[in-house]
Amino acid sequence: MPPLEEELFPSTPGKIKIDRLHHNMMNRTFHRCFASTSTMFLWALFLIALTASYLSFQGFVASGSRYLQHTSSWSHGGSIGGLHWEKQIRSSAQIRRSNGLSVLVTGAAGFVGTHVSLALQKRGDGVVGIDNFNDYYDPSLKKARRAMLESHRIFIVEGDINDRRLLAKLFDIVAFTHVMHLAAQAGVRYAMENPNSYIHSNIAGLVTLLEQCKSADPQPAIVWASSSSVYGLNDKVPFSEADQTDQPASLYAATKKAGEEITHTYNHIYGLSITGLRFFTVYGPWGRPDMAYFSFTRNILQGKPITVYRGKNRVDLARDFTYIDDIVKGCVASLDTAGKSTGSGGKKKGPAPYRIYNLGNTSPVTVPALVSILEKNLKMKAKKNVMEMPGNGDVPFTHANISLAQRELGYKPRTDLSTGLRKFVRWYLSYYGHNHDKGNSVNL
Ligand SMILES: O=C(O)[C@H]1O[C@H](OP(=O)(O)OP(=O)(O)OC[C@H]2O[C@@H](n3ccc(=O)[nH]c3=O)[C@H](O)[C@@H]2O)[C@H](O)[C@@H](O)[C@H]1O
Repeated sequence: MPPLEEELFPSTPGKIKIDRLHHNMMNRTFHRCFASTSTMFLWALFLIALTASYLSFQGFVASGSRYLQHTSSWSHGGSIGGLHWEKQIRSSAQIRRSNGLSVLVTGAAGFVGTHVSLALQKRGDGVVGIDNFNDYYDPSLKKARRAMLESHRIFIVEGDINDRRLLAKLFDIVAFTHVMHLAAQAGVRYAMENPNSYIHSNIAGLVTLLEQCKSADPQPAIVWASSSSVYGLNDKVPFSEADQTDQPASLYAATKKAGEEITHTYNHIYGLSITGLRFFTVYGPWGRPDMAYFSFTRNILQGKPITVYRGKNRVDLARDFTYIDDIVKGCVASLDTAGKSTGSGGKKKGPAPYRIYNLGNTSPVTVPALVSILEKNLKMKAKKNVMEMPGNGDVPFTHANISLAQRELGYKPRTDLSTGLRKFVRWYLSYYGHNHDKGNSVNL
């Protein structure tokens, strides 16, 4: 039991009173003081705790938004770069035959990319697509191609080949044996309108992809789309791989030619296995709306005029139009015969194959003849405006010598232009109907 106040102090009443008073005052002050100090202390503690939790909340928000930023560029159709996303990639990459390939197809929602992805998946290879779904032409067509591929359990990652973190992530998830590189800014004449898009996709994007492939372990073999346009103003026919290709007529052609040189460098320094395919004016179902056969079909059906270019001295332009199924066979044969890359983790261990092939049809057809075939199939007459070819990148003709591809890939085109256009028109009418109401946004 604590002593009473009187027991603690001598009994001098006045003084005691005073002392007691003083003591009581001191005591009360001390208690008040102590009470307010402890309150302050508690307040301080409370504030510190508040600040700490605020800061950690900020950190959480920041890391959360970093996560969202990180994953949003990988999102597609609601799925994001999380576990579900990775699961879709793994499942799409599943190989279902012995000695099957595991292929990353860039530009998988594009015309050739869609067909090649499907062909690979159908024979049991693992396929993962990547596509940036840009609006060079109606993206709804790209989305329809994606839907078609998804119905065959092929997953397309929505992203750009310039996104090196995304590429690294994809290679973390899947040890791709091959890359079928078809993502590109296509179109010869559009290069005058938007030159930088060609640098972005065909140069910078290619280098970003090669950088990833060279440091992958194992390194994949790469098959990629070059172009007949690299022959440029070459007038020696038919065009063969041994010909000079140093007179490009368009920026598109120049970027494809640069791609051939760039891939050569990566083959030489890092031991990447490279196969470049020079495609000759590929056409067919699910094709590109910016190409002549496609836009002519749309305009003829809508009763709108078409512009038919003509060369100097009233000479008709001609192309070695090549049907998509033949091109797909050439791509698949290139993947199957591609030798291995020899390097790993960025170090070359020995020489690797570097190949270039023409994939053409070997029988050029003039543009007016193409129009006649379309008129026959559509049972309608075209309203033709014939004008001299503007100097915007076009070349007067293309004609492939395919003996090298024949010998080494077993490549043999089987579809003539009449047969191929008949199949294209059948697809076109089933997809768009007669009025092309889904694709009116395409302007040429
Ligand atoms: O092999 C390639 O490497 C390239 O093939 C393709 O280019 P091109 O052969 O130029 O095809 P495309 O545009 O269909 O014109 C065909 C013909 O129609 C003429 N043409 C064109 C448009 C028009 O309005 N009028 C016309 O007469 C035109 O003058 C030409 O004579 C791809 O687009 C390209 O991405 C690339 O892959």
